[in-house]
Amino acid sequence: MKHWYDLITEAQSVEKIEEIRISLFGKKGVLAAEFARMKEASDEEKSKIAQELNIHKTTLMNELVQRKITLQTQELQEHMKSEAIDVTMFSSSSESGALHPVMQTMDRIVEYFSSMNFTVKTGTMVEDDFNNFEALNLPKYHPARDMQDTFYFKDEMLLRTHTSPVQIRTMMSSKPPIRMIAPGAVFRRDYDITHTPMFHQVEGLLVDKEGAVSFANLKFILEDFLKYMFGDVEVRFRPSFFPFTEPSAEVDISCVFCKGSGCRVCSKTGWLEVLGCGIVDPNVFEAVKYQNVSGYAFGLGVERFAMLIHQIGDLRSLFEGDIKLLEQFR
Ligand SMILES: Cc1ccc(OCc2nc(C(=O)N[C@H]3CCS(=O)(=O)C3)cs2)cc1
Repeated sequence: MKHWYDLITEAQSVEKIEEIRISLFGKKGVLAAEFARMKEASDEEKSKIAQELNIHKTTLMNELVQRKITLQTQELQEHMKSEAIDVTMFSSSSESGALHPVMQTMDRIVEYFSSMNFTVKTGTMVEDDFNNFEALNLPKYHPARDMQDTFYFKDEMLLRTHTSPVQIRTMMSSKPPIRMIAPGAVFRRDYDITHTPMFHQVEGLLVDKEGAVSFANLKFILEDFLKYMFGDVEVRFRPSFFPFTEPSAEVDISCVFCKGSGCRVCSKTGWLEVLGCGIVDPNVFEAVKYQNVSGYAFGLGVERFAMLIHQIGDLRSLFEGDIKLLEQFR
């Protein structure tokens, strides 16, 4: 029997222990054979042998169990060690996220006007006819209201076509003076290389006492803003028309690509139109029941700024989620 104890002590795996267990305790095992052999012995021999065999049986079983537990513990420790992860290991591959270039541009625009003490206001994307059109001196049947430009729901609710309703709602709910910008998503039924059904705008509005706000104030802040956004560019104001401002102007910067000598991007003019502005039309103040006030307003498309700053040719590429393109703006 001695060599069986050695076999158990020397066993190096749980499988080996299992083999020994079957050899010892199986139906055709060593102990079964010994008990069978005992039958041929004399009576007084039998009880002695039986006693011995039972002691061996119990001891061998205990040895097997102990050795199996030791081996299982070792195997588990080795397994844990092989799977251990060194959490302190430096990983250079962790990719960090980044803001979309349009949002980076919007943040930069908001930063400028916040630094000039303009309050940032936001509003709902679903708007009504009054706040989106009527109050902005856009009477019924004005072309801008047409279905080809505006997404309508039923009962004259619509997706706002600009962020102007935020300024209207602000004037309806607070007294002058007002210094605010309204950044946000706007929606127009339009889709080509420079227009998408949804895009982002930042509009600004400054309202103060009658005579306190002049076109000169507007020129200063827009020139300062555009130099902040595009660096050392020339700024040009061209007379224009918008129903909600009078006088109105469209504002150009010297082409950021050809520095004004003329190229494909600026259609050889040397100038790029970037925003519109003007002195708020009295009809707008009438709609919100403001009296004895004056003010200026401006509006810009954020995607247009992002395309000029990041030199992106096709606006649609900004909305395709192409990681190869977006990765460049990390
Ligand atoms: C109460 C109120 C009064 C006046 C306002 O005037 C906002 C203005 N927007 C523009 C303008 O040119 N906007 C365009 C720029 C590019 S765009 O995103 O296509 C729209 C000129 S003045 C707004 C609110």
